Amino acid sequence: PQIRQMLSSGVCTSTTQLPGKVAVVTGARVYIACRDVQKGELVAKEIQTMTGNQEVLVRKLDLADTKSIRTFAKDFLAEEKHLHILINNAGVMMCPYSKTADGFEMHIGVNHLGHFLLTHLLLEKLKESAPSRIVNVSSLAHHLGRIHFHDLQGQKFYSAGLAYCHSKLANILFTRELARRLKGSGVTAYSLHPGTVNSELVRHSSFMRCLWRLFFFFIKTPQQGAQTSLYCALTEGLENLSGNHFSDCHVTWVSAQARNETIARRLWDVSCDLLGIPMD
Ligand SMILES: NC(=O)C1=CN([C@@H]2O[C@H](COP(=O)(O)OP(=O)(O)OC[C@H]3O[C@@H](n4cnc5c(N)ncnc54)[C@H](OP(=O)(O)O)[C@@H]3O)[C@@H](O)[C@H]2O)C=CC1
Ligand SMILES: CC1=C(/C=C/C(C)=C/C=C/C(C)=C/C=O)C(C)(C)CCC1
Repeated sequence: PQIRQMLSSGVCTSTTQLPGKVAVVTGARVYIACRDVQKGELVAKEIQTMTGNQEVLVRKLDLADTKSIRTFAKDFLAEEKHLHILINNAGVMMCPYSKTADGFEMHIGVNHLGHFLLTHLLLEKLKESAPSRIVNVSSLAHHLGRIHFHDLQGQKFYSAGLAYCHSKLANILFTRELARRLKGSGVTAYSLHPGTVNSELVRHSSFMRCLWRLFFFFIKTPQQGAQTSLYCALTEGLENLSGNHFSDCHVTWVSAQARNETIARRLWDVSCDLLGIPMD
């Protein structure tokens, strides 16, 4: 029980209420922005029943297709006056080499570039709605990541495990650069490791699926895994920690690569270039 408690710690104790506020969570809840609308509707019904909140909306968003991201953002911007919280949560891990609709390697394409474009398209709305927050779900796995600018799409060398780590490092570099650029705007950005969570993330690896089943008792439940995301999205007075990385509802350290400002700036420029976004 002690090991279990140690591995499952961190509880968001914020009592912040959100009347009249709008939040988008990719791959999860509230404006549920997901690629499988039927699955999303089932989750929305569950949340509505559990919370009594009928304002749980489901919208199609495939982060592996920039057209889908642009359509989601366009419709959202037409529909909503405000956006206070954007949680970039969706992710894929250890998929066999594959490409997004736009030809990006799947991990960097979905986990980093998809969220980069989504954030870019919603940024004006977030600024207009300030104070507002962007929460990027990264991972402890970023420690093994490197940004190989000469082979960002893994065409020369591909390891499914490392590709995931690289994309999670990109999440942190993106967060730090975003926080730097947004200073003074009222929009703040945070990255986090949710813990080791019992979820479908391990679907592409039979080894990881076995490990997850074997250690089922020790790993976090999805509810426990959501705590640090909630903490970053809701806790009052977190603004001066913009750009930081969190784990178990505390600021935690990141790798030397993740702290490298030159890499962060270059990744920003390369991402803009790949997505056809004007650089500023
Ligand atoms: N579980 C863990 O131990 C850890 C998880 N994380 C991070 O937590 C986040 C959440 O993952 P977790 O809940 O564990 O994993 P899951 O696989 O259970 O959830 C990931 C979600 O992302 C969605 N998704 C995947 N690809 C796309 C896409 N192209 N467009 C839109 N949505 C997509 C999935 O949709 P669908 O339901 O349709 O498949 C799913 O809802 C990820 O960013 C992951 O990297 C970090 C560290 C550890
Ligand atoms: C060694 C060990 C574990 C393995 C942890 C692993 C392998 C974590 C992987 C995390 C990943 C893949 C994060 C994704 O971003 C458990 C199961 C906690 C049980 C206790 C001992």
